[in-house]
Amino acid sequence: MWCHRLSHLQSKLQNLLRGGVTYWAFQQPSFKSLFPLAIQWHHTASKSLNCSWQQHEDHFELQYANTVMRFDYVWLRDHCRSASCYNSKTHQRSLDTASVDLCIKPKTIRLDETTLFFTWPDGHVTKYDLDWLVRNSYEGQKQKVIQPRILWNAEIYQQAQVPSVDFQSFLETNEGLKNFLQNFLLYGIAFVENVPPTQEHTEKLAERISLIRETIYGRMWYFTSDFSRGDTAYTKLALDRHTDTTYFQEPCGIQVFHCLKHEGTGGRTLLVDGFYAAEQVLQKAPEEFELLTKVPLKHEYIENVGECHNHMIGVGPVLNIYPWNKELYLIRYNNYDRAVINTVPYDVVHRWYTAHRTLTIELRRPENEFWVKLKPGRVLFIDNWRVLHGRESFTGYRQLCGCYLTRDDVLNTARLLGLQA
Ligand SMILES: C[N+](C)(C)CCCC[C@H](N)C(=O)O
Ligand SMILES: O=C(O)CCC(=O)C(=O)O
Ligand SMILES: [Fe+2]
Repeated sequence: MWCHRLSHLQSKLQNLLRGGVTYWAFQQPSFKSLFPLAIQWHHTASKSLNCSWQQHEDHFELQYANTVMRFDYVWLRDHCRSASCYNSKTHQRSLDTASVDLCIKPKTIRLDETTLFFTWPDGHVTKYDLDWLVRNSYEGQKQKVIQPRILWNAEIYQQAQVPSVDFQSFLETNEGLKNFLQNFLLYGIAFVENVPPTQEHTEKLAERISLIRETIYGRMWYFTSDFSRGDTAYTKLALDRHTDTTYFQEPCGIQVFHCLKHEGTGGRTLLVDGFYAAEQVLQKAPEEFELLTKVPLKHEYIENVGECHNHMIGVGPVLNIYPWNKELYLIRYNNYDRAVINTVPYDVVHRWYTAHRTLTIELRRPENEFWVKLKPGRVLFIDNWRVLHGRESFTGYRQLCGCYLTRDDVLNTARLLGLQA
């Protein structure tokens, strides 16, 4: 690794020449005792800004806005927003990252009130806005949630009195759509009222916020208990809480349900906030929560009924978290569709069953169950990455229509309306 050593020497020389900082102690600990003050902090002219920085051998350290941040030099060069490195019209990088010397270090660093100036060995200057660095640093991101949410049980949800949005206002006003999406993002479920009870009007609603995700069930689907497909959903039987399409590599993001007709009894819909239940597991048994995020599982859909032949397999853990902040973003829970477990050895399997039991107990607590009777005119949107659904058995003729939505496009609409998503 002589390139590293060379650049190390170079930067030391450069720093010596301009009397600046060096991290002497990094590779030569003996210097530490000789020059205990060799590591210097640089402060801004205006102390009130409370900003200081230090140049280390392998990273740049910045203290600002009560945050200590550490930046890799290649990262800093890669994130240059100058006109030649970044096209601010397209918001795309022009710089070829592969052309950056992996041992790059700045020649000089200067700080004014709000901006850091790096001059690179080839003379190129990068300006970093201090607030931009805070927002975009790992340390800054680690403390933030990607998606603010209100976790709920039946009481919390009912007390919140979340208003439904009217069909007209949903379709015709940005305000109506925004209110709807805000509630949907916070709670993982939301209702639209006064929708004409047809498949076409349901489709119109769906298209207002997203692209419809076409699947093996079609684009818009329409189902009764006629067992036209090889799945329990197409019967009158009860369905325990679950998320759908666990057997897709990317389970469908959102599910839309509109009950067009029911002449009979039963058939209520059950909704359970999977993230609330998972949070209880995290509090009570953190190592079980962790196991549920680690063990990969297969889910499977095998169908051979009539003309329908399908074999779908999806792999993933029950709980999916972002590794940098441990935020939960997807629960994959469907005991009907879970495939043979053959991805982990027996002892891990046993611990997994224990963890799965703990989660199931939380999911099944009656106080976590929110029951609704879907009726014509009232369309339900469910975040299928968060909220589990189920249904009571029923009698009589029952017709449901709906669709799945692509999650990216729902979030896209939300962001365009100014929501955090
Ligand atoms: C919604 N729709 C009736 C079209 C499909 C139902 C899919 C049922 C499947 N067991 C799953 O949970 O994914
Ligand atoms: O019939 C219902 O209410 C829901 C059935 C179901 O779980 C589904 O279609 O995904
Ligand atoms: Fe389902």
